[in-house]
Amino acid sequence: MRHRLSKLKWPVRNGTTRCLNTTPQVEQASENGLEFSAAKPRGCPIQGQRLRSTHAALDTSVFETISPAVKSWEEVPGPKPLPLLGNTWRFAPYIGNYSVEHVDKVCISLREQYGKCVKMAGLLGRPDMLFVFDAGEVERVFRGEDATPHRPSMPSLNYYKHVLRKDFFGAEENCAGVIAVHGDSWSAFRTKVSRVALSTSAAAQYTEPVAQVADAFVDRVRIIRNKDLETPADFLNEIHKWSLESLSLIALDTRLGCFEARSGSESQKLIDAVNTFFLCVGELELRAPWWRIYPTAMFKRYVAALDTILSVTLKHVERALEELKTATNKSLLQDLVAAAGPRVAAVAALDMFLVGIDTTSNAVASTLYQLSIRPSVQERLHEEVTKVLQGRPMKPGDVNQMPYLKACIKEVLRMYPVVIGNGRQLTKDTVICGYNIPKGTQVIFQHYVMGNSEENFGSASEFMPERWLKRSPARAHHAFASLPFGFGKRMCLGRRFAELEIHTVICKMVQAFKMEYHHEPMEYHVHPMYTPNGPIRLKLIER
Ligand code: HEM
Repeated sequence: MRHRLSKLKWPVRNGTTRCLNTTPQVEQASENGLEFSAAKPRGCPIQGQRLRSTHAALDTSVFETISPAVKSWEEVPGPKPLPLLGNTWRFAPYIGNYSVEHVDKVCISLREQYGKCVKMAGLLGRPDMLFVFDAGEVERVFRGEDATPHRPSMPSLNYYKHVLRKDFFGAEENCAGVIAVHGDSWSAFRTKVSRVALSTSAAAQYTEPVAQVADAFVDRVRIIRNKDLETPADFLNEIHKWSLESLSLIALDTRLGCFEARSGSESQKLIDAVNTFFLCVGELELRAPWWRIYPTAMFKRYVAALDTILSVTLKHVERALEELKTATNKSLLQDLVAAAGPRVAAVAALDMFLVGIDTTSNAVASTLYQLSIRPSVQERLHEEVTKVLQGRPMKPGDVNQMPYLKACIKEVLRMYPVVIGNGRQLTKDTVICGYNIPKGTQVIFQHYVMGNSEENFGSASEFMPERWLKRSPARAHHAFASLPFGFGKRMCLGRRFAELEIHTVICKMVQAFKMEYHHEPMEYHVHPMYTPNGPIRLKLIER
């Protein structure tokens, strides 16, 4: 594959700017807005600043010296690996007892069977894993992160970027992006991008255009409803179109025209490619990695999907860059080009497309479904939205006047986090849950299980947005028990945009329709986002 962009000699900018002023630490503290003042973490007797400094001081070696009670890695409980087959067989079709699609249930049963940390050893072709179900320990590991934390994700994408398409991603130093990139290369890239992408003003400047895309989505939904006013079986695909349209506006300063997309069109190809990427990545990650030995059919589909995403993205980046020479309006792309150069802007856009479409669209699908089965929550939300907007278009800052809207999204992401767990590959030996966990282990923080556990949230199985409201009696929970966007130096880079998009489109849907659902309750599955399984047939009645 040849890309014009890969051949271009981008000007390398020295003094990579403003971004360098912000340490990731600062970014993380301000972005997460952790709620220690409101909530005393259970199982942890100290709070706030004291908690932070105490945990920061909890260096592994000190811990080991002062505590002879630290147990060995061998003692960590977990399912026993079989000779030769390890534990990989458990995820294999037909013979395995762990379903990739229902790994949520697998994790719940592992928690019940083995306790707060579970070893999953003997995974062929990949490091051992440790599943952590304890919010206090999650906090401690996150706060102890070093300067370049590894996220144990996507070796197949790593291979794509660093081996198969090395000509493009390796053409300039530290320009491989952030997804499946680690160490200094990740750090250099992330530093260049995060100040621009994570600032509140970066998202705020898109309030009006993102609202226009949401309006277009609402119009589209009106047309595609059937005679019973229900959304069609492929409604999720329509939400993907909205997500792609919104993200292309943000990342590329471009309206792709997704709502008019026909099968075979470029935007539909992009949507399909992102879907294929996500479907394959789950399988390639969890099942035996045969692709490392020979290109399996699934791996070929995966590479073809990535090639499509890359070439479509690059085409638009090139065009957008061309337009920038004469553009007068400010945009993220412009800011990134100015701060870090066009190649960084292009690779950042690509990474955003890889992880920013399905995450957001599945979160919206899930929220719409949850609201449809809860008329009283919907009514309260409608009241809030109507009171704030009073019939006028949305403007920056409006969502800050809508605490219940924000609370509803947090509650959906607590109970049904689209990313059910995320993790780190340990860069040093670390004591977790009283065990000495060796460097190189992949530690997976089980947000889905923790978010749904009574231990962390009172009446955990009840949908209660109130628990996220300030001064609510239901508010007490451990701040690390629900982290849908991750935490720390590697937290979600698109969080601000994701929240803007989700808040806006939910606001518009609630304003436009009374939403109902008249079918069998929907089960969730890991696909690989955690999402309702089956057609989302909502009845949308004009308000
Ligand atoms: C509901 C929507 C989304 C959710 C739940 C979500 C969740 C996450 C999570 C859990 C991580 C890993 C964080 C960690 O390891 O601590 C992540 C990383 C990331 N996300 Fe998101 N995300 C969403 C939307 C987006 C969007 C819209 C974009 C782009 C505009 C985006 C871009 C990224 C990037 C680039 C990373 C990798 C950051 C790094 O490794 O340095 N995400 N996201």
